[in-house]
Amino acid sequence: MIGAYSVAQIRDAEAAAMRDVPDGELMQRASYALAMHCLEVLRARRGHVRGSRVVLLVGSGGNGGDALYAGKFLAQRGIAVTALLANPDKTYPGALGAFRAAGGYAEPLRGNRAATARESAAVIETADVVIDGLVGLGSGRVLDLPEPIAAALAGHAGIVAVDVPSGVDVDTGVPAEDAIRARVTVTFGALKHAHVLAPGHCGAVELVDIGLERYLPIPDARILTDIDVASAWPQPAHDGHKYSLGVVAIAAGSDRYPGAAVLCSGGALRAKPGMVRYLGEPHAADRVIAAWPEAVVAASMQDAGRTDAWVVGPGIGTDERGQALVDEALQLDVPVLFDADALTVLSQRDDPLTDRTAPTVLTPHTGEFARLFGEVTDPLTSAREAAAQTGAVVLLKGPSTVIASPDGTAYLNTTGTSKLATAGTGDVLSGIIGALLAAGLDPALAAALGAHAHGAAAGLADGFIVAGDLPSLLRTYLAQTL
Ligand SMILES: NC(=O)C1=CN([C@@H]2O[C@H](COP(=O)(O)OP(=O)(O)OC[C@H]3O[C@@H](n4cnc5c(N)ncnc54)[C@H](O)[C@@H]3O)[C@@H](O)[C@H]2O)[C@@H](O)CC1
Ligand SMILES: [K+]
Repeated sequence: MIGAYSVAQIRDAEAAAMRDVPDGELMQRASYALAMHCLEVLRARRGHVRGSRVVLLVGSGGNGGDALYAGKFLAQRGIAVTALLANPDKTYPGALGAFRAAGGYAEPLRGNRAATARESAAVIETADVVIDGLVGLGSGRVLDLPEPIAAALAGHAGIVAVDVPSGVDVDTGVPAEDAIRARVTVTFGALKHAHVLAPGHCGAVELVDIGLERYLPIPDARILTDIDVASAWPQPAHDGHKYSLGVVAIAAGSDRYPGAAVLCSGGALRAKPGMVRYLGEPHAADRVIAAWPEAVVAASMQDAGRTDAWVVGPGIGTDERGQALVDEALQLDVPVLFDADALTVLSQRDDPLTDRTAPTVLTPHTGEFARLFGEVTDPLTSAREAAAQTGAVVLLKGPSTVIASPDGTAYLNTTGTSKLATAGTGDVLSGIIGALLAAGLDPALAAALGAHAHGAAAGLADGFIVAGDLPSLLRTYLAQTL
């Protein structure tokens, strides 16, 4: 498990660390590592470092200080480094002098004249690497750069962001419209939320150790890795039997949408050994059995036999039958995951979860989320508020899926891939999570492990996938990981 920290947590940890280490030491560690990563990008882009040109975008705070000190190290290597100062009257104390002493050249970034902006844009365009040190932990507001400069940055393929791409809100990952899009983001001490929630702006994230670890509190949010999958995924004991890891039942699909039934059952069956029950209309049940003869068809929710968790919703429709399934599932005293059509039905009820005694997991995409709770402001805050309001674990799907639990625990998923942006992948995900719920895992952990494995499985495929590929990809992923 890796921690993702809030700005307030990082600022507290830095303040505590700075009481123990000599003045300026943390920034020296950060900027030296930053310079080393810039050398790597230069080598990747040019094949060598000699004769290359680096431009620094320098803001007034510590982020600009990091950029200037990194520029000092690069200038000492004989690289031509130009600093463009966003606020020439205010730069980080000592940094500009050190940069100039090493042979760096500095000029203002913004001018009142359009010509000045165009000159800065030309300097940016000819740079092999641009170091974005405009704003770091204080980031989030619109940068409001003159148009030629903004255009030069938007078209640059060698931007290295210091700590976080300027203009991206560090706690929510929400980018201002002119936020920097980096090739690499070099961050210090610990990951912050934006590194997971704004992958398109951060590019590759490099975490540098500056000695903050022992000052960090319990992280505000958690990131699972394959190691967590290996240690927490349910695995059969030597004397295990088909019931040992729990039985999941799937109420998905309909005669109109039989595919959802097949996909959801497949996700559940490939997630762990044991038993999967299926409840649905006859044509859908036939299709499930044809695809997965291992599934056991149930007659009704009440007479399904031993069942340790239910998945209700994908492809059930929102008509009377779908509504009846949801209402019946609300009464069950085992964990229930509501997805897709079930979420739409729930959005038509007043406070439907108040009488639930066992855990509930909701897995909306942003549209379903909006129907239930209103528009998403930012994924982490919105998922947390929804979980607190309903008492359910809320998994909000998106490029970076967020899982929030009513007690405030949150997981940020890092395995998301655009390969999953295809019909039916959510049905497989709900089946996987249902299987983990049936095994008795903590519901938020079950949802987070499911999302991690689902994305990681998709990532194993060459090229595009269809949802039906996911169960076998999951099998491969688990074989490699467990
Ligand atoms: N404090 C420490 O110990 C360390 C800090 N480090 C660096 O210092 C950074 C934090 O420094 P600061 O606290 O000075 O904060 P920043 O450098 O992020 O921001 C400083 C200034 O930028 C202004 N600003 C914010 N948004 C702006 C916008 N859109 N346009 C123009 N100006 C804007 C703010 O008003 C503030 O005055 C970190 O992100 C990291 O890069 C690192 O050197 C590691 C050690
Ligand atoms: K930055």
